[in-house]
Amino acid sequence: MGDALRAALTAAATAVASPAELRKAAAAIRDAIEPLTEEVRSPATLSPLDDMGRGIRMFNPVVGPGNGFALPLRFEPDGDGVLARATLGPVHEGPPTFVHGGVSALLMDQILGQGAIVTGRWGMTAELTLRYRRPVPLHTPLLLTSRMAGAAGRRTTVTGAITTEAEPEVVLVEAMGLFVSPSEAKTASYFGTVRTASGGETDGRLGHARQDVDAASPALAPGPAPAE
Ligand SMILES: CCCCCCCCCCCCCCCC(=O)SCCNC(=O)CCNC(=O)[C@H](O)C(C)(C)COP(=O)(O)OP(=O)(O)OC[C@H]1O[C@@H](n2cnc3c(N)ncnc32)[C@H](O)[C@@H]1OP(=O)(O)O
Repeated sequence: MGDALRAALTAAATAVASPAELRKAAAAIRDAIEPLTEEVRSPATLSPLDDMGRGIRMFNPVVGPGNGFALPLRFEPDGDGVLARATLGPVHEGPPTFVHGGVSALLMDQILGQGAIVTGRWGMTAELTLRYRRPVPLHTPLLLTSRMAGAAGRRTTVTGAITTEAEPEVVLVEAMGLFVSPSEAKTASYFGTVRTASGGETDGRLGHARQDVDAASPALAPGPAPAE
């Protein structure tokens, strides 16, 4: 389904078609999704395809295979950090032929967070700083990298970059993220009502979740909660 959605978004952004052809395609899409809207999960219920413990979020907009906007990004170990390879297309366009700056920020937020997770730490984004040094080209194999730069208490600082695969020494975007592991009280207030698809409680503290980061796994596998 995610692949079909990605194909639909790309087709919509690139098709040279008459209004009649577009209306026909739109009607077919509406007909196809209509049965899927009859019974839907509540916002605080995880998808049955999600597995927080293994870091699988099927509809995450960066790493979720089921999300039509997601590439989806896949992470690989890179020394003590993480890297991802990506080639962006017309649905990610900002200035003609270049990546939208907000899309670069979205991707870096996720990979910087993953750079914390692979060290056994995790947190919510408290700060995200990007320096756009050169435009990021579409249709070009890119490298996204991240590595933990510092940790103190519940705070983890991670730095990263976007380059092309062809010229990894030329930094297009520099990024820095501060990830703060929420206090127990905040975790309970934010996520206390979240339930698994079968109605079970999730491990809101995430402290027991398994760190599971390899080429096959998506993101968000939280490591043990850092000490106060
Ligand atoms: C189902 C079960 C659960 C699921 C679990 C979800 C898992 C995770 C999924 C990840 C998904 C990834 C996807 C991308 C990552 C997002 O998209 S996360 C979403 C975007 N980010 C947010 O919404 C965060 C909003 N901010 C907040 O809620 C709160 O400010 C925070 C970040 C949780 C911190 O709150 P807190 O726990 O009360 O922390 P607090 O005691 O205020 O501060 C702790 C320390 O951090 C420092 N700090 C806090 N905020 C800042 C800041 N903005 N700047 C500088 N320092 C700061 C404080 O100064 C303090 O330092 P020390 O005094 O210890 O030296």
